[in-house]
Amino acid sequence: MERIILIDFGGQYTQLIARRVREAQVYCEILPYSTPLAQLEGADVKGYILAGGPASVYEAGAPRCDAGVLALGKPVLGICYGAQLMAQLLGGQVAHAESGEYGGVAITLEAGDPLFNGLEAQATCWMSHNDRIGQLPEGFHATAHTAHCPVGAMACPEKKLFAVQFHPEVRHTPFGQDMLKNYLYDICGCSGDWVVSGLVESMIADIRKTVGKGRVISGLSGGVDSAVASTLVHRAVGDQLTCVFVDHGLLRLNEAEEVLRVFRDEMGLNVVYVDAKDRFLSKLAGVTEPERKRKIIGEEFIRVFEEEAAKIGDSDFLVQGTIYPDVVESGVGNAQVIKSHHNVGGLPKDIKFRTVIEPLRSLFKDEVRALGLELGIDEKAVWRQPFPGPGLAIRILGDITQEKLDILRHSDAILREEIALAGLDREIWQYFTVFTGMRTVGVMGDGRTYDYIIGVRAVTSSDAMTVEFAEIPYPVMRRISNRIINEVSHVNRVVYDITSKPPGTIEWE
Ligand SMILES: Nc1ncnc2c1ncn2[C@@H]1O[C@H](COP(=O)(O)OP(=O)(O)OP(=O)(O)O)[C@@H](O)[C@H]1O
Ligand SMILES: O=c1[nH]c(=O)c2[nH+]cn([C@@H]3O[C@H](COP(=O)(O)O)[C@@H](O)[C@H]3O)c2[nH]1
Ligand SMILES: NC(=O)CC[C@H](N)C(=O)O
Ligand SMILES: [Mg+2]
Repeated sequence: MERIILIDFGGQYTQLIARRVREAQVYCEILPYSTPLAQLEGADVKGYILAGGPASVYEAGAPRCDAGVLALGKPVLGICYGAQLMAQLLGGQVAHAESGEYGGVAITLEAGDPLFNGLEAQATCWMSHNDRIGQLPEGFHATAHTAHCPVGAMACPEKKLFAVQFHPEVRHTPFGQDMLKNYLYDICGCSGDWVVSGLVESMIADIRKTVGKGRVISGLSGGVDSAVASTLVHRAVGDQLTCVFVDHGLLRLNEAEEVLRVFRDEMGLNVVYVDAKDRFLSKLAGVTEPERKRKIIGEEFIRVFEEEAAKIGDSDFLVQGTIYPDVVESGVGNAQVIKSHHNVGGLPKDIKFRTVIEPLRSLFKDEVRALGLELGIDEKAVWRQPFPGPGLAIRILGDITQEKLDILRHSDAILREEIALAGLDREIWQYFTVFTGMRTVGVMGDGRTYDYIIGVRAVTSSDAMTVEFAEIPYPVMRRISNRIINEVSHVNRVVYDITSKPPGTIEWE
C-alpha cells in the first residue's frame, strides 16, 4: 500500500493533515521529526509532508528533521513551520515578521505551479504565523503571495519540493483539499489505494498469522472500537477468542445487561462477564487526582484480563480496541500528554500478555465505524456514542462514592432519554452528565435546599479531536433540567458546558 509520511513538529493541525490525506484515499502515517532518515525511507513511500509547529526555525533547539528527506528525490510539501524549515535547511532565510497573519487572508496563487493546477488565482486561505520566509533558497521561486507575505508559497519543481505558508488542511482554506489532491495525485503520483473497507481481509490475515493456534482475550466494552476489534479477531480465529466484559461499577444505568444482550445473545460472541465492582471501587476510594484515577483503572483492567486469561488456560494475546486519538492524547511520539487513556498511557509496565493486538491503532473513529458497517455489526452498536473505558470515574470530579455514582447514573439516564426523544442522538457525538461535586442554595417546595450541581456536556464532532458544544434547542434543555432536578434527589441545579475542544476536552477529567 502506498503511503505519505507526515513529519510532526508538535503542531495543532498535524492530525488534521493526516485526515485530509486519508480522505483523499491515500494512507498517511505520522512520524516524529526525530525519526532517523533510514526509517523515513521506503519503496512504498510516495512523498512527504512537513507539518506546522509552534517553534521558530531560527531558535536554538527548534525541532528539525533530517535534511536528507529533501534530497531523496521524492516530493516534499512543507506547510507553515514545515515550509519555513525547508527554506532554512536549503540555505534560505526565515525571520520574525513585523506583523503576523492569523485567520482568513486573501492570497494570489501563481498560474503554472503544479500544486495550484486548476485553482482560481484569487483565493482565501487560513494563516497562523508570525515568522516568514525572507529569502528563498537557491532554485526556488515564490508561487503565491498575500499583502503581508511575499512568499505565500514557494516551489522548486525540478527537485519536487513545494511549500506553503498557509494551512491547506483546515476547512477555512476552501481550495485546500483540491491543492492536497494535486500534490498527492499529480506530484507524488499516488493512485488512491486507501479505502478502509478494503482492509478487512488483510487485517484478518494478519491477526491469524500473529495468533496461530494460541488463545486470545479481548476487552469488550460494548463500544464500537472493541466491537470492531473483537469481530475482526473472531473472524480470524473463531472460538480461540474469549471476550471479557468488565463491570467496574462505573457503567451507566442498565449498561451491563444491554451489552450482554447485544454481543452475547444477538451477535453470538463468547462473552465472559466479570463483576469487578468491588475491587475497582475499593482501589479508587478517596482518590481525587484525574491522572491517578486513570492509572489505577488502566492497571486494574489488565489485572482482570490476566486473571481471566489464566482461567482459560493461559492466553498470550490481549486484544484492545485502541484507536488513533487514544494514542496521540496519551502523549505517544512528540505529542503532549493531555490525558492518559486507560488503554494506552494507563497500561501498567509489567503486563503478562506476550502481545497486545490493536488492529485499529492507526484509525480514526469514523473509519472504525465504516469498518463496523462493512463487517455487518449491528447498526446500534456501530453508532453508539463513545463511552470512555474509565467510565463514570472521570465524570465525578473528586473522589468517587456510591451516592455520587447513583446521582450521576440517574441524571445521565434522564439526559439520554430526552436526547433520544428529541431525535438528536445521531447528531450529537457524545452527551452525558457530570457530577461537579459543588453544592448551591436553592428553593424547592418553599423550603431551602443546599444540594449538588449537575453539569450537562453535549458535543458535536467527527473524530473527537476537535469539538463544538451541541446547540440543543432550549425546550429540550428545559425538559432535561426540569426532569433532573425533579427526579434526582440531592440535585437542585443544572448547568450546560459551552466549551469547545480545544481549549476544553470532552470529558471533564
Ligand atoms: N468495561 C470494559 N470491559 C472490557 N474492556 C474494556 C471496557 N472498557 C474499555 N475496554 C477496552 O478498552 C478499549 C478502549 O476503550 P474505548 O472506550 O476507547 O473504546 P470502545 O469502548 O471500544 O469504543 P468507544 O470509544 O466507542 O466507547 C476498548 O476497546 C476495550 O478493549
Ligand atoms: O477508552 C477511553 N479511555 C480513556 O481513558 C478515555 N478518556 C477519554 N476518552 C474518550 O476519548 C474521547 C476524547 O476525550 P477527551 O476530549 O476528553 O480527551 C471522548 O470520546 C472520551 O469519552 C477515553 N476513552
Ligand atoms: N503554524 C505554524 O506552523 C507556525 C510556524 C511558526 N511558529 C510561525 O509563527 O510562523
Ligand atoms: Mg468505550
